[in-house]
Amino acid sequence: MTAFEIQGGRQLQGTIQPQGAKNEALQVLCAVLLTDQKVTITNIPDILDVNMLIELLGDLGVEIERPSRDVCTFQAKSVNIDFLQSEVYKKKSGKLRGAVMLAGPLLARFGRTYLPQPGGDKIGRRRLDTHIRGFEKMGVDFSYSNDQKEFVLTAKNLHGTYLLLEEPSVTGTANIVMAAVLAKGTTTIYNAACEPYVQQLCKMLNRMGASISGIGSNLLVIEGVSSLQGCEHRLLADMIETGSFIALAAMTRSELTIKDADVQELGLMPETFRRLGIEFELKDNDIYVPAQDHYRISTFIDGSILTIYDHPWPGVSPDLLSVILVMATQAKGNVLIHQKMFESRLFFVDKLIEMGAQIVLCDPHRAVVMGLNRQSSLRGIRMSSPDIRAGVALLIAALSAEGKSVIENSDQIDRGYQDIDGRLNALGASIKRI
Ligand SMILES: CC(=O)N[C@H]1[C@@H](OP(=O)(O)OP(=O)(O)OC[C@H]2O[C@@H](n3ccc(=O)[nH]c3=O)[C@H](O)[C@@H]2O)O[C@H](CO)[C@@H](O)[C@@H]1O
Ligand SMILES: C=C(OP(=O)(O)O)C(=O)O
Repeated sequence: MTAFEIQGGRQLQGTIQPQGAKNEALQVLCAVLLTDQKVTITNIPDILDVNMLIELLGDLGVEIERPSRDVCTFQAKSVNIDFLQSEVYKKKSGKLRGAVMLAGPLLARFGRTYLPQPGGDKIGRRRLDTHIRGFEKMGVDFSYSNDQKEFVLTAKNLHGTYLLLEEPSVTGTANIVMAAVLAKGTTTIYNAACEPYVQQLCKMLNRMGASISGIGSNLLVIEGVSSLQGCEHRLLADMIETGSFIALAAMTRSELTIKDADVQELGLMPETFRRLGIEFELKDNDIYVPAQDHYRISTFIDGSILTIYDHPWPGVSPDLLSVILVMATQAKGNVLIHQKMFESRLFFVDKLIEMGAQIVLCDPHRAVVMGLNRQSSLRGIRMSSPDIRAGVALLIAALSAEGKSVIENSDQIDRGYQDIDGRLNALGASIKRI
C-alpha cells in the first residue's frame, strides 16, 4: 500500500495549473465509441481512473495513441463486446465509476452491453436506476443478475422518447445522451444534469454531428442521427482541483496563483469560498489567492449560522465539500456542512478531530465546524485516505499541521490528482511517497 509522508507547517508560494477535469474525461472518453472515426482529446489528466478507462477502451479493441502525456487519439473501428463478459473486464471496471458510461455508446452503436457493478468512491449507495430506467424507456431490454451483480442490456430498436429523470444524475444523463444521439427519433430529457462536464460532452457530440439543444439547461432535446464523425476536444480545467488549491492556500497562509482555471465555469464556487472569508482575485483566466492570516466565515443575513450544502449543478458540487470542511477548521466562526447526496462522505472528520479540529459530526450527512481561527494548529497524525476527496482534504490538513503526518492508502488520491506530490513540492511543500 502506498502512503504519503508529509512535513506540515510550511508556507507555499508560486503558480499551479489545474489538470484537465477527471469527471469530464470519464464522460468524453466513453463517447469515442460512438464513431469509427478518429477522436482526439487534449488536456487529459494522467491519473489512475482516467488511465484505467483508456486501458479498458484498448481492451475493447479501440486503437489508441498517446503522443504526449495529455493527448490521446482514439479510433473505435471495431469493438469486441464479448470482452465485457470477461473476468478481466469486471475486475478493471470495478475500480472506477466512469466505466458505467460505456453502456450508452455501446447500446447506441452495437445494441448490446454488459454492465457490472461499477467501482469508484465508496461514499454510500450509488444506484444506477436513473440510467437503467432511462434506457428501458428508449427500448432497451434488461436483466439483472444479483449473483453476478451485473446488468445485461440489449437494444434491438433504440428509439427516442420523453424522459423525466427521477434525479439529475450526472453519469445517468451522460449515458442517456450518448444512447440518444444515435437513436431513432427525438429524445427529450427533462431534469437532466447540466453541469459543465455534461455541457462539454454535449458540445463535443454536436461537433461530431449530433443534434443536441438545450445545452446548459435541465431540458435536453436530442434528434437522433444515423452516424457520427471524428472530432477534437479539449477538457476543461478540473474545478475540484481548483477548489482544493484555494483551500490549500487558505490553510497554509500561502500566496498562490491558480493558472488557466476556466474561471467562467466555476458556478457558485467563488461565492462559496468568499462566504468562508477567503480573499482572491479572478484575473483573466487565473485565480490569485494572497497569503491570508485570518479568514472569517460570514453568517446568513439574519445572523444565523452559515450552512454549505451540495446540490445538483448549478449548486455546490458534493465533491467540494470535504475540502471546504477542512478549510473551515482554521476560519473564524462556525459553519454547518450538509452533505446531502452521499451518506458516507463525512466520516473522515474523525481524523481531523484527532488532529485537533473542533467538529461535531451530527449524523452521517451533517457536521458543524467551529473554526480555530489559528489559535491552535492542527497536529500531524497517521491516517488513511477513505476516498478521493477526503484524501486530498486530509492532505491539505496535513500540510497545514504542525509536525509529521502519514496518509496511507494514497492511491485514493492518485485516482484523481495528477502527480500531486511533485506539483505541491514544487511550491515548497514536503510530501514524500513511502
Ligand atoms: C464520474 C463522475 O462524474 N462522478 C460524479 C458523479 O457521480 P454519479 O453520476 O455517480 O452521481 P449521481 O449524479 O448519479 O448522484 C450522486 C448521488 O447523489 C444522489 N442525488 C443525486 C441527485 C439529486 O438530486 N439528489 C441526490 O440525492 C444520488 O441518489 C446519488 O446517490 O456526480 C456526483 C454528483 O455530482 C459526483 O459526486 C461524482 O464525482
Ligand atoms: C466521487 C467521485 O468520483 P467517482 O464518481 O469517480 O467515484 C469524485 O470525483 O469525487
